[in-house]
Amino acid sequence: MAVPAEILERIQRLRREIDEHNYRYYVLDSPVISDAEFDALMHELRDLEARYPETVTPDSPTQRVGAAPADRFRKVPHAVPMLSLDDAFSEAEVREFDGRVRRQLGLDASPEYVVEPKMDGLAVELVYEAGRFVLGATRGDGTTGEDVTANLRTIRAVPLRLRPAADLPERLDARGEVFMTREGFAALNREREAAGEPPFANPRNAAAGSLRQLDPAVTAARPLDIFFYGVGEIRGWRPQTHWEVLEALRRWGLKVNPLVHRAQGIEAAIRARDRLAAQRAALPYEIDGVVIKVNRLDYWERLGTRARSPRWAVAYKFAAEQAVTRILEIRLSVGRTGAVTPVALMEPVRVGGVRVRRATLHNEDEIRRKDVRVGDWVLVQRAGDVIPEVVKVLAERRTGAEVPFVMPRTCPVCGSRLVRGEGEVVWRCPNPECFPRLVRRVVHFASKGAMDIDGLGTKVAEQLVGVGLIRDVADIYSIEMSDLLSLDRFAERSARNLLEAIERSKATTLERLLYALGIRHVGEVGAQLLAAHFGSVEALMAASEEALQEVPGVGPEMARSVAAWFAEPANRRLVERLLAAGVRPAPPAARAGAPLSGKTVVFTGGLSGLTREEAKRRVLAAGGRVASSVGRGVDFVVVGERPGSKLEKARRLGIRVIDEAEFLALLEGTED
Ligand SMILES: NC(=O)c1ccc[n+]([C@@H]2O[C@H](COP(=O)([O-])OP(=O)(O)OC[C@H]3O[C@@H](n4cnc5c(N)ncnc54)[C@H](O)[C@@H]3O)[C@@H](O)[C@H]2O)c1
Ligand SMILES: [Zn+2]
Repeated sequence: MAVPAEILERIQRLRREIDEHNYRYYVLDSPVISDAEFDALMHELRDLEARYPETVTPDSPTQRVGAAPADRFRKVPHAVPMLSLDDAFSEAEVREFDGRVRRQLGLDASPEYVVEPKMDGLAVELVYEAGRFVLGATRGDGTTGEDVTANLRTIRAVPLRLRPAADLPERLDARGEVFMTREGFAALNREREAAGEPPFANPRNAAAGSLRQLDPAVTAARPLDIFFYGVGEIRGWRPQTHWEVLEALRRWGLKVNPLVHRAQGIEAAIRARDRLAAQRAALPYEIDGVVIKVNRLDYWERLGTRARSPRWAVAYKFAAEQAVTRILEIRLSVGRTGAVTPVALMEPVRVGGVRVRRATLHNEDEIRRKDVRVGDWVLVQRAGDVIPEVVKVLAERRTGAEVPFVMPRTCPVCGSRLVRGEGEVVWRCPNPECFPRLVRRVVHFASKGAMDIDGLGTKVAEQLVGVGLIRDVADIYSIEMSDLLSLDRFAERSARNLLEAIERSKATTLERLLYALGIRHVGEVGAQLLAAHFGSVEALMAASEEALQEVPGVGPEMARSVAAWFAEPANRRLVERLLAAGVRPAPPAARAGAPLSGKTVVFTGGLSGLTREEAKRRVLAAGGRVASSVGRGVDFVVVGERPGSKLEKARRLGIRVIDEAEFLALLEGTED
């Protein structure tokens, strides 16, 4: 299959760009894009190469490590190549890694692993001959590094002589990561800013920039540290396991991270990673994940390496707090104070460990300043529990089809003209009832007698409306886990409970749905009368005001209100969206067999065990109807304390009269 020209062009362009960024990152220590943006480019290239394998060349960045050494340093070949690591971002991917290892080795059980913090710094190799430090180099492009011996000597944690030991190898290529503590990084940047120098973007770049200096005196003044995590070539010693290597390094005086762990099988390794993740924020240095390595070295040999990475290890990375995705739509939300906030709806993307599809754009000025357009590729960020935000637009990925955003002048909820105070950045809906009315509508919709969505009370409704997740009640059915997790009220569990309650509410009854819509003059009883008479939303939608008036028990006011409500196109659309979302209102007849199926009940007098509202609800739930007056067609009159004239009338008409206990028994279905 021939590769389309535009694909080939895109691949070549991606390679050029990635090479340039690698150069800036590894050689100049001064990246111009974030890691998330860089990873997105690599991802795209990897996907294209996977689809068109014939385009893969050995010099593609997907096949290589780092970047060639800078000319200002003497070049040092590595006896054993220094590779990169494969990434995994989920437990599933880590288990796949384990699966591949087991398959290749023909193992029945998951092998022993070593789990190590993945230091975010730069990789170096230090050559010790007869215990003396003789040569140190950066990773470079994996086969050739840069000579930074003099600079490494200035790091206090680097021993110039190993501790004497009987098993000291003749030659040891010790590998480790040079890093800077958070504190050291902050102090260095303070100094630089005071001196008018540009600050480093992060501790990783600061460490790399500090080590890769021509003048070792500069390096000496920088707070660098090192942890060792492995070896290249060794002469005169044959370890059996990686763990043995780590212990030996430590014994010989090379710093090994004390948080390294052995784990029996991949599940134990995943648990060790979770424990480290919990400690992460409290560590004095930055880690960007863990490295999981097969422990037995004979397995390493059998597993071997790929061009860029070994098959015996995987970097299980922590979720990145930034990601790249595309804006599909810009929507407005109305908050409690009437403030109108633009929100970006995006192609879903994982950020900070959760799926994100909405990000705040703050206000009109921010959109203009960042020049955010619909269709743009953007960098989004989600740090901790804060609402995701759009950091910037990737203008170089524009095609010309992007649509600039025009701030609407009317409220998306109530249609009022928006206002903006002198010197203010925020547009507001001036209608003081706008937000509270929508919240009340949502709460009513979710209430017990209506759709009965447990957990959707006033507080939650205010929050969902406030962030623009709900602009009408049909929006309730498109809420996703990720939407809830980005709000501060929700933990995984409460989010799951609410989503389950929303899902359950779809299987409802016609009368509940009608009542939930909040049509004026349509209470529970009215809804029940309409449901019984029409049997479906469609029939009700098609009914004329006259037809409505003919329904027994429906007065002219209710008829008018219902007809007017369904005449409104926005309301019809709302109902259609609810049905399309999967709301299934069962007609009353579908519940034949329920204890009060087809029966009409009238209440008179006060009940002792439950309120009148509850009693009505239970009748509806049992398939019955509640009427407000005694007449033909009424099956039972429930008599409580101090009954009114209804009792007399019932007796006169020969309608069955029951007390509260009998009523309850009837509901239970234990009496007919
Ligand atoms: N922003 C940019 O322009 C830009 C450019 C290039 C690369 N990058 C970033 O650099 C990263 C890729 O770099 P990489 O190829 O070095 O891969 P990597 O950092 O993902 O993994 C390999 C490296 O992990 C390090 N490491 C730390 N602890 C270790 C341990 N205990 N055992 C073994 N190794 C350990 C070693 O230095 C090793 O070389 C990505 O996060 C990418 O976003 C960014
Ligand atoms: Zn409004």
